[in-house]
Amino acid sequence: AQVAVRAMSSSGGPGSPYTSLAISQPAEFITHVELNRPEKRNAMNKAFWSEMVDCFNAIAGDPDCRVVVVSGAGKLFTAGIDLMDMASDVLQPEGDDMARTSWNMRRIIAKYQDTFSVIEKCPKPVVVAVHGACVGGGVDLITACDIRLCTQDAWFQVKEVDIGLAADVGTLQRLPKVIGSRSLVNELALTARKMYADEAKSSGLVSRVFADKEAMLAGALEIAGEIAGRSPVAVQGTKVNLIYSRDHSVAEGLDYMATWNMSMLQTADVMKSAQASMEKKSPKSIVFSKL
Ligand SMILES: CC/C=C\C=C\CC(=O)SCCNC(=O)CCNC(=O)[C@H](O)C(C)(C)COP(=O)(O)OP(=O)(O)OC[C@H]1O[C@@H](n2cnc3c(N)ncnc32)[C@H](O)[C@@H]1OP(=O)(O)O
Repeated sequence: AQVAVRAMSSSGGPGSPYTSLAISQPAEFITHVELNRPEKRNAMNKAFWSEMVDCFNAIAGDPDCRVVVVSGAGKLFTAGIDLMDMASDVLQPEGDDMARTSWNMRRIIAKYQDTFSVIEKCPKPVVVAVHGACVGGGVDLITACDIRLCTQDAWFQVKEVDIGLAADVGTLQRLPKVIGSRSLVNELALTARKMYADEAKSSGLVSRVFADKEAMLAGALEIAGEIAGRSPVAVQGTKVNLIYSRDHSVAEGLDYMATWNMSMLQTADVMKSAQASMEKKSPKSIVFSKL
């Protein structure tokens, strides 16, 4: 996995294993994943749905990556699922009868769900930076990320009802956990109305709004740098436990945490970090072993 991530540095061109993504390493321990079909508004084609899984599995196993930034190339973040590919892939499951066709359809949907669940399962935090439109599958994608940023011109649309389907790859499950207001989630999902940057901020969908894409990417890299400079044992344990706690009771979360830290506290990172803190040094001055 590590080799795959290294090999794909500065990809998007010849030698890259990906056709829909461009991967680079803008700073030490930071991986930048760019949705890279700008001429098609980064619509999520067949290649994208499987390349994201390969890419994030590689990142999960790469000790030289501690944090990921995701953004979109060109005019906007993403136009959602590629409507041209959708007809041939999602809408034509094979099978000799209804049971077998349905079974195959279920398998296809589960595969599409994996494309974004892999982001959540990756222990490295993922910062997503949205400019312009974030439509349909784009909302599914960003709700699986850990930190969401956008530009002032960004808009978000749970577009699925407009194309005749109930969103099935994460938005309906994750958006209610991201935004406090159930009523707002219902309104967005049932009407497909656009939500603009200011409302995205006030509702809690994004934590910061930037004037433009350049400022946003600089901001994303700054946040990523703060994360990358801290103990990977602490950071990855924090992500895993935050997600576990979101889906369990407080008692279950505390139990899981105790089991987690009974081993993870036995790390040199605690002593190194505590010492730096006593000496009023930044954790970023510490050299942590790779994880
Ligand atoms: C199992 C199911 C899993 C997932 C399901 C997900 C559901 C969804 O994602 S629903 C959302 C589907 N997306 C849409 O309905 C958006 C369609 N696109 C647009 O509305 C607009 O393109 C835009 C995003 C508002 C951007 O507009 P603009 O900047 O004016 O670009 P265009 O001129 O419209 O497009 C340029 C170029 O890109 C192609 N394109 C855009 N969106 C898609 C798309 N979703 N699928 C395929 N292709 C797309 C468009 O056709 C143009 O191509 P040309 O070859 O240049 O004509």
